[in-house]
Amino acid sequence: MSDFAEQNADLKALIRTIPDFPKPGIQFRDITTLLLDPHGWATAIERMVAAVSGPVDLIAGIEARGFLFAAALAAPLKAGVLLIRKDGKLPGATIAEDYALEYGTDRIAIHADAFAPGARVLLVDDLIATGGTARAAVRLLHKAGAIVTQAQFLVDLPELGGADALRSDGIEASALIHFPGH
Ligand SMILES: O=P(O)(O)OC[C@H]1O[C@H](OP(=O)(O)OP(=O)(O)O)[C@H](O)[C@@H]1O
Ligand SMILES: Nc1ncnc2[nH]cnc12
Repeated sequence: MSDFAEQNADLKALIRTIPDFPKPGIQFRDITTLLLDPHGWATAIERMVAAVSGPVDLIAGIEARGFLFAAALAAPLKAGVLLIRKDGKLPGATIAEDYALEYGTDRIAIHADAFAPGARVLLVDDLIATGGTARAAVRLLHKAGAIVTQAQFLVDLPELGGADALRSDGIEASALIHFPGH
């Protein structure tokens, strides 16, 4: 475990693990217990804000839990909130991106007119596992002309390789908390 991760042992202790959800063999890292803790939630957001490098115009959060982080980070960073939604939810014209799930595929979308090319976008989500969702979000943001240099997560499951894959895509990926195994 890195020194950085050890610094966040207080937050890690607020995350509950539910075995065999949503299917046998998955250790579900449940952040709802951290969200319920006023000091823990405020501390998590403060530490994520402190880890942001450089100015950003928009914080992009991935539906659904990522929305909480995008909204909370945007206010202190004086940035806007960009909702990356599951396909079919946005009312205006959209740009979409497909990505692979364990079984089948899914699609995420943003409004085509959400930002002008060259906008500096920070990607956030509650958790990165395989990285399939976050990498698709980066592809989508790039397709729309965004500059994406950094992605932040509360939780990383490092053995699933998602954060390393994002780094290989040229994104500076970081998380406050690491859970070995998955
Ligand atoms: O790195 P990956 O393997 O792609 O997995 C990570 C994604 O999985 C979870 O979302 P989920 O799809 O469960 O949606 P939810 O937030 O709506 O529950 C999590 O919030 C990430 O978005
Ligand atoms: N193990 C896990 N716990 C919580 N959310 C997840 N999303 C993907 N894998 C997860």
